[in-house]
Amino acid sequence: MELPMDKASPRSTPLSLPAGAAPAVAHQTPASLPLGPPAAASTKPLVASANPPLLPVMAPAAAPKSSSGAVEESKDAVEESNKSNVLTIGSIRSALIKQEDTIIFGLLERSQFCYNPDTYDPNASRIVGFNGSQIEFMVQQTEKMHAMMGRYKSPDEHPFFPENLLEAVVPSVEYENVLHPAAANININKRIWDVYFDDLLPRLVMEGSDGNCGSSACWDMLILQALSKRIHYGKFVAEAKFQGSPDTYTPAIINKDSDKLMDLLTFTKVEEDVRARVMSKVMTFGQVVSPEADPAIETKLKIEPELAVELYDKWIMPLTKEVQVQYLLKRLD
Ligand SMILES: O=C(O)C(=O)C[C@]1(C(=O)O)C=C[C@@H](O)C=C1
Repeated sequence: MELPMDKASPRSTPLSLPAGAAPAVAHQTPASLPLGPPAAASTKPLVASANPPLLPVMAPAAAPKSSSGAVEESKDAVEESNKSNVLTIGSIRSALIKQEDTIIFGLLERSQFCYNPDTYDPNASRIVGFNGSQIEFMVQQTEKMHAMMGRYKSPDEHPFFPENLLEAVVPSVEYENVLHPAAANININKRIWDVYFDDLLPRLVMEGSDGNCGSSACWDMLILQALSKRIHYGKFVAEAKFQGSPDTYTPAIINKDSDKLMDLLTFTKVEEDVRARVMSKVMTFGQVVSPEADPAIETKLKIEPELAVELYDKWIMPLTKEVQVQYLLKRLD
């Protein structure tokens, strides 16, 4: 996407994929603008009823095979018990898998452009009547408009600038929220914002300016929204785990034992699968396809797969777990 105010062409400096590395995942088109619940949701996401909620109801993902220990047994119990619930851990994991595509496509798109520091410099924005950077302006104004369309009434949506929202102008949708009411106060978007701009973005793009500040801000915003949605899905993951095995989680919740909760909700094998799948998706979606290229020799990649894997490993999964802990600590209030 190039905006009218943007100037230069996007860069094309692909990275290489080892010869013979086989694409493992079918291409899927990312959601354009993650406004409101995903396709399956219709107007009533997240309902604990016979109607399918936002989270498509599917067979749970393969359970991690635990060899020993009460903690591992209780994790198996969560997954077994969840098979009979609408809010299943398997259906939530399926939603997380789809969201990977949106995040990865966003990274691929943003990587076309240079860093473009003016996008983030409040002194460079020169927007009349606004004291802030271009990215702040874009996210704040977009959120205002999306709030008018009711976006942040949905329990799976979280604004970055909650203090600036406008009232909804569309008829309100009744969400049969499966979450504990305390979920409404959990919003870690400030952390997500900092991680994205401090740690991820400088490593994703080339230094310097290419004039495409508007496009850079657009993709930044889409990635931020996708990251926020994915990470705050931790609330639903935690609820499904709690519903699947309340006796397992209750003592740690009562004792406010965050470390124990973190231990209980961590599934090492699932995390390994996430890493492997993200690697595979970047190697598939990120290929530069050109008629001249000989696939037997090398395939070009738009971003380093390891960077996306690291994003998941260091930030997305830990922050999703952090949301889960915050939610569970309040689950019995
Ligand atoms: O699938 C789960 O059980 C989750 O809690 C989600 C998630 C993730 O962020 O992908 C986080 C923690 C688990 O250790 C595994 C995966």
